[in-house]
Amino acid sequence: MAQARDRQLVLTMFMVGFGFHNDAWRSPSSRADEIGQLSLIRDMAQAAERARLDAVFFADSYGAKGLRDGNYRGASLYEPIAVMGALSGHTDKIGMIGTQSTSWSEPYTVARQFASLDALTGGRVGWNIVTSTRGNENVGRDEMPLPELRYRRAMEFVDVVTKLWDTWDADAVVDDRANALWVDPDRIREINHRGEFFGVQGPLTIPRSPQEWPVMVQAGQSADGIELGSSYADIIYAVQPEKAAAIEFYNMYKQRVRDKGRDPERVKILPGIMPVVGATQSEADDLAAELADCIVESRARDTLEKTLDLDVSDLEPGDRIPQERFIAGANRVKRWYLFRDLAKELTLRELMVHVSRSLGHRFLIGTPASIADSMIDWFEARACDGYNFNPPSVPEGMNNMFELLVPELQERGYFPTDYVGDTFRERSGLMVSDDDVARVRAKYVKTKP
Ligand SMILES: Cc1cc2nc3c(=O)[nH]c(=O)nc-3n(C[C@H](O)[C@H](O)[C@H](O)COP(=O)(O)O)c2cc1C
Repeated sequence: MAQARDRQLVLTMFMVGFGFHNDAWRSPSSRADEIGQLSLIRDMAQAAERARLDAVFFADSYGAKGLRDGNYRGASLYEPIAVMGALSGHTDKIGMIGTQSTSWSEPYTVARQFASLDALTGGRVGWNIVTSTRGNENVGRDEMPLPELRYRRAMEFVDVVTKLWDTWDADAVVDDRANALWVDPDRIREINHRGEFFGVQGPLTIPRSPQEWPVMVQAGQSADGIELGSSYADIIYAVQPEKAAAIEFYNMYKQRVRDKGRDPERVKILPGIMPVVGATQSEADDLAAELADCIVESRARDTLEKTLDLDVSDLEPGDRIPQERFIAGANRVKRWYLFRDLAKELTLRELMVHVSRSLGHRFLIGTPASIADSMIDWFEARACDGYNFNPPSVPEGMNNMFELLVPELQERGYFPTDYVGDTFRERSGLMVSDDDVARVRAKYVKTKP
């Protein structure tokens, strides 16, 4: 085994019980009958913990529109706060990142939920901050607020939450039984926040977190999203299928973090990746082919048409999409151009598989050695600080990642073989500095307005 390197990968996993590959749940070996139950998610979290992953990640959406169309992958069958509470007693060391929306909740509620979970888990919790792109119909709103408004609210929301997490000093609980004083009232502060969206006095009802405050995660790629993430987040999730673009994004992001007076080494950029791993290349190819066969063609066509904004109803699976159907424009995202170029080489079926497989995230089909080579190549080139694994299928594709690929990364010294440190922040190099605390405290209004 190689000596552990100074800079190591941070690895998390998207907890999608259906498998991330579209329709992978149809595979005979899936545990689709247990989705929504504790047994499946517990086994996934424990497998991730045995592999020494930094954290498991629970996405969330505020609606069930995709479910009725058969788009299950993004369905939110596990509410993140509830599931993290349930898993706190079934895991010991692994971090748990849960999504909560700043558009559909209140900062005092979110601050309490994560502070309480952090206390229950001994400092293992993270918050994925999202502004939500849907869900208005379930909170009595006729329209979705525009992104600019959502992010303005999110900035103030996170500002309030971080101030609330700082309202108790670490030594506020004195447990002085002789003098009948459990908590020293002078070591708990109000924040007296009054802003555009929120009025919150504080303090919080819960003592300071064992890791100062929960880890913060953000995945926004727009200018407003990057402003929020670079101001507050410890982990940045991203969709980056190409190395050169990933390096550019990485450098830009770290500079933005530096500009905010924060330490860029303590902000980890983790693009999504789907490793389809086999002990040999042909085993990996077989697994990829088996998962591709799970795809329901009518839905894959639909997904492709929506993603590329064109009509393929007249084409056979073996046809190529004529290039003239791709009409470029200012509203086209990077992924659209990527698929347009791939369409020159791939048949309609191959392209449908490509889009369905990983939603634009990078995927690799190979042996532990070949996939580790590629992951390390990006890491060494500073295209990323680690990865968010999208498990191709559950349990098979997930177990191959943990039993074949992670040991290969450990063998080469790029990933720890055991947990070191007491909290998620310590284990993943995300410690809060004195400067970070001072920055939050500078925002307090000392007296009631
Ligand atoms: C890995 C990853 C996970 C995400 N998880 C969620 C989620 O759970 N809920 C959600 O509403 N949005 C989620 N998003 C969407 C982002 O929060 C964000 O809205 C999106 O990347 C677009 O960026 P923008 O909001 O800056 O335009 C996720 C994005 C990525 C890349």
